[in-house]
Amino acid sequence: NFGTVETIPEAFDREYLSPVQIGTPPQTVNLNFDTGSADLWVNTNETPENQQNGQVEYNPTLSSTAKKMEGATWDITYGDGSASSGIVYTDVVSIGGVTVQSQAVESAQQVSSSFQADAASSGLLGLAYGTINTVQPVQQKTFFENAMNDLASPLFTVNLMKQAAGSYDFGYINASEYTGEIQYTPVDNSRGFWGFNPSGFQVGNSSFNASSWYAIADTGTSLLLLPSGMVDIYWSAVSGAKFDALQGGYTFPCNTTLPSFTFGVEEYRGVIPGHFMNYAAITKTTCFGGIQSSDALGFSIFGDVALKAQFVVFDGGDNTLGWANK
Ligand SMILES: Cc1nn(C)c(C)c1CC(=O)Nc1ccccn1
Repeated sequence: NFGTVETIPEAFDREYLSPVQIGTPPQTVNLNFDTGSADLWVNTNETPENQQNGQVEYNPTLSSTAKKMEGATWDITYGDGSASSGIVYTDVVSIGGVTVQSQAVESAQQVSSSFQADAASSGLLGLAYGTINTVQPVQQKTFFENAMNDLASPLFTVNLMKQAAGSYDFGYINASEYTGEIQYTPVDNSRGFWGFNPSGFQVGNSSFNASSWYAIADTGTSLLLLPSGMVDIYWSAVSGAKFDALQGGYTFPCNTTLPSFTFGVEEYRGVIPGHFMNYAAITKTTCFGGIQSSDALGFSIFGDVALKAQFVVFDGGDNTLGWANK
């Protein structure tokens, strides 16, 4: 069993949305696949109207296979302060032809402002480890964990693109989606994330700085968040770049040519083109950087700015991450 689903970028590649079928007959909602969390939650008929902005809903009362998980609740707060909570159903969930017969589908009875404003996204589909799923009293598995044993290979791959359609593949590796060899590295899943140890970094064509630290591969985070020492070195190479406390990060003159950023994974070198580090224009002339500090988080996050330059294998069989350029 295997399948593939497209993933479409929103503005600035802020997030990527993929169609998911829930229930019988199938109801299609576009969800933000998030390798940094483990809850599958969705706007439903139970989400207050004043907390929505036109989002497509899943309505369990219209699904013959929906079952309420009696007494179950969920409540999640993300690192950026956004939050949601509610009750739980199980239902049939299909992604790209891969079907889980009884998947915990978390119905949002409360969503915070950033989710209310995001009209295109009906919710999140967590792809981190189920050890950080928030359902109580009985913690639930992710779609991938439920599907894994039926997949040809116990893995999914992520191929995000800059302002173009990419894909999530389940159960197989499509050799046409990357170049060179895939570099596998062990995952530290002790905190429920797809954690790994980068081996260093390089700005443009300057020398490689060997360094080992902890980072997570997180499709649900837009930026590349790294230790401030590295971030300062990167932006010191960009004329006119400055840390702007009001904007909460480094900004730079939009017409500047940006150097590439290369990260190491063991001997592998992942290359992020310079223009990927222009996240968004703040004014006509001032742009916000795609590389920012992770110092306030306590760990680094390889978010979409980095992932959209790579083909990444999330292997739940041997708990490894595979990295390749494309
Ligand atoms: C951990 C963290 N701290 N800070 C400042 C950020 C941005 C994060 C990552 C984060 O919040 N990701 C996220 C947000 C909403 C939905 C899914 N993922």
